[in-house]
Amino acid sequence: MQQGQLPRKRILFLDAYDSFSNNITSLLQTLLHVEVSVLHIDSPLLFPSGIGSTPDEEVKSRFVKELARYDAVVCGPGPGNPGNERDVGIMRFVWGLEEENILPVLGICLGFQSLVGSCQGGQVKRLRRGLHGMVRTIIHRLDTAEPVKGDIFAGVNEFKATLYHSLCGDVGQEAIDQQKWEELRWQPFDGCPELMPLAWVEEQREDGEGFEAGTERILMAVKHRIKPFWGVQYHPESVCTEEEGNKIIVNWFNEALQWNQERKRTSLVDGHNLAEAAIKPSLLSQLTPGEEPRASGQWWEKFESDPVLHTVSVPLPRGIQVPDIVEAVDPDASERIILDSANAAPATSNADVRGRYSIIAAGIDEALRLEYHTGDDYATTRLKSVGGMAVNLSQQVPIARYGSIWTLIAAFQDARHVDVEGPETTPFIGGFMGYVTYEQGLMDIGIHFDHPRPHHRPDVCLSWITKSIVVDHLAGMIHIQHLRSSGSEEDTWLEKTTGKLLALQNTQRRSSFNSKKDAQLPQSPQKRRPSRSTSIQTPLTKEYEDKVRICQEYIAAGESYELCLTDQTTITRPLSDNQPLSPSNHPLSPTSQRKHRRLSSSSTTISPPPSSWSLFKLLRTRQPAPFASYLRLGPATLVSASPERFLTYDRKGKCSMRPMKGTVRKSETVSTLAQAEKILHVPKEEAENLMIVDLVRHDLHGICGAGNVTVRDLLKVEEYQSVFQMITVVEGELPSEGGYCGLDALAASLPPGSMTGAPKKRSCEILREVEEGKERGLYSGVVGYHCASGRGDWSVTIRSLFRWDDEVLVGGEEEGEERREVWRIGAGGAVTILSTADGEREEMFTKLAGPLRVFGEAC
Ligand SMILES: C=C(O[C@@H]1C=C(C(=O)O)C=C[C@H]1O)C(=O)O
Ligand SMILES: NC(=O)CC[C@H](N)C(=O)O
Repeated sequence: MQQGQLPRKRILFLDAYDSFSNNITSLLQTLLHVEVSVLHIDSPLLFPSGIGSTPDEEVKSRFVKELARYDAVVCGPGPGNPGNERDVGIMRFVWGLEEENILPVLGICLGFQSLVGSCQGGQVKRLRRGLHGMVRTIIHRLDTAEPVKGDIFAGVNEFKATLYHSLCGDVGQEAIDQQKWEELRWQPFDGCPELMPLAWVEEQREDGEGFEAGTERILMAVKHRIKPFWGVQYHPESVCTEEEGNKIIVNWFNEALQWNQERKRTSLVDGHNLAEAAIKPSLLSQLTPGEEPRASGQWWEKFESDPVLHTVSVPLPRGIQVPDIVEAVDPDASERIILDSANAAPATSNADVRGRYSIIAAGIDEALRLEYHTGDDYATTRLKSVGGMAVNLSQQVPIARYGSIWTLIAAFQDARHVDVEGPETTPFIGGFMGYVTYEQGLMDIGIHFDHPRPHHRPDVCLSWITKSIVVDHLAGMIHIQHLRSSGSEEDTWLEKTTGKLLALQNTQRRSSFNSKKDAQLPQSPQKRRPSRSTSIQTPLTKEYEDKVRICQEYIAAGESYELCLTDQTTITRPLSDNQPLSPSNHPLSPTSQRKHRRLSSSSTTISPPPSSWSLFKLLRTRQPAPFASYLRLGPATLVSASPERFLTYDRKGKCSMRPMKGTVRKSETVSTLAQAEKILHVPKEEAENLMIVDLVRHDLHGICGAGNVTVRDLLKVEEYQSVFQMITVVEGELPSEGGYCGLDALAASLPPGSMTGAPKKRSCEILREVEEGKERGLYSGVVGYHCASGRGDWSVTIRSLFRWDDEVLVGGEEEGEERREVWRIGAGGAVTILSTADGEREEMFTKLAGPLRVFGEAC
């Protein structure tokens, strides 16, 4: 604080686990220039024995002491019903504070409903149909001769705001006669005399499905007649709420300060401080000072330190594809990571979005690997070989020394940070590459497993790649890069690899492994007979549709605004890749005992089915995608045709996310962008996207801080190989002080919001139940890199197939005790209150079709 400046006013935000909370704290800070602290509604600091078990008196006395520090309180939105203690927690004590402890409060959505429900006669009921992501004109007293004291809408022009609710305040409005409505709607109602209505939405219900057609009167804002309490039902912080609405927040705070002044109420500077800052501390700042975690002298801590980049660039030969380069350079590698802009060449795609670079990891056997099984208190570092000699080192690293797996990853990279001066020629020079599962994301948002997991697979699997090949499809160049410790001996990899790539120019489309099988890849897929048996178990139509309806019931009850429901298809077939398998393979799992649809069978053994690499090559030509990838890493194999970027960040801390929501399949009737736009620019689809946009803004605000997140390209329709997708670009700027890096944004945003729905935490809990506890695994997780330069890029793992090495079934008599591998394809879509069960089922099957087809074509 500068001398002479008044201390900032302070607001306490009560966070009910909404996915929009950080947008509100950002709005408050930027509009009101206040300091905002955040307290979760069930904070253990208030409820040491948990909600429901801590005596009210104990909670209240702590809370009152905390409240004394603030000038005002904002009760936030959230899932659930204000009638449930678990949903509102500490909020319910705010409205009943004793006279001497009372302070000004603004309730937003759930907070507003909690206020209405706390007043005499006020109730909360279900809307005739939920309004999530819907933008409506807020009706308030525009011109009034007699201003009403405390009307925070005074002087505000008409504006539109976003709604996210299934429930609404009931003050007896439906009982008012239509003739008298215009006049009476601004007076307290007999049934709820303490509240003065300040705003309404009058919703035309036309379809009359399950409810009366006609106008539904939805209470949008109130003020308490005696106490300094206000509330709004709409979401002032949404990107689609018009700026005019900001005046209401300013008016509220002026009223709040005036109330404090009249009462001579001042806030205490010292005293209790249970709340947290509105921005998360950076990962690196959480490393305990003094206990320098890098200093323990373990082999892996010294690994590849002090790196220097060596690069050779050669032209990309015409007609050469990423797989050709992989096959030419590293034909025998047992592990691979390839991030492939498979639709980069105009010849292969007429898509709007083309990746520019493809990144190929080399020498993974000699790369240090960091693995973490979610829930463990240690991570494992592994190193297979050094200088061509097997060493098979592995060590468990206690997570407690760092704080979390993310802090360990951040510390490891930070110790090997390479400053790139000037403009970059490649996005990646070396660093971590790998995957993170959906289940790690769940853990990151505080959802724990109810029972022990039946496997011990890594949920985070990242290799520290020092040898890489970056293909720049636009510039037509290949960059061969080696990030070598400054003191290490020169090796010949750069030279050899350059030689191999130059040779490619002369021998176009050479293929040094799997060549026979590749030659067999079908020109005309339908004609090809599968060589070995493959069984496919897709989700059942009726079950999936039932699940859509269950999701909608949760939404109608106010538990969620949007749920990204998914299901898995399993494909089993004889083992293909020649990979080491653990001897204690899983017994026949329940899935395998269910009836599998036999794609085809042939009793005589001919040859193993096409390898995962062949599947990848097929998928990337059938469905070229900007974020395609192929991973053979640890026990996982992934073949992905993802069109969706999750998060990218540059080395200066600029982050960009690209949530996708709204999908339409290409067909004869929908073949042009204009046709797709017509279908996708409708309230249902736009609302689906908007909800995730606001959620992603919240995720980024939590790490970038107030005012540092913007939205670009809102609701843009893009063309892909087989679908049109609606996307939005959300950008954020990481704070330049405090040790923030891109990993902070990654760790704060998992699991990807486009795969969960909103609000994220409650929606994930519901989805786990509806999806019958099935792990999503790699699907719904992310794949990408965190470069030594601090840059990063991660895609959402969708439109993909994956398998685990340890998931092997031993067939029955029919299969001759054959060992079979299990592939999984996840697919799904966002369910909202406007979804139809068959529409959602069709969307899921559309997304499944592309990845599934490769088995039919390649087997
Ligand atoms: C769930 C999937 O896709 C997600 C859901 C989308 C939607 O609901 O429109 C679009 C893209 C993805 O974020 C999937 O591909 O399986
Ligand atoms: N956004 C919210 O706070 C929603 C409140 C409540 N759960 C509802 O759906 O109505």
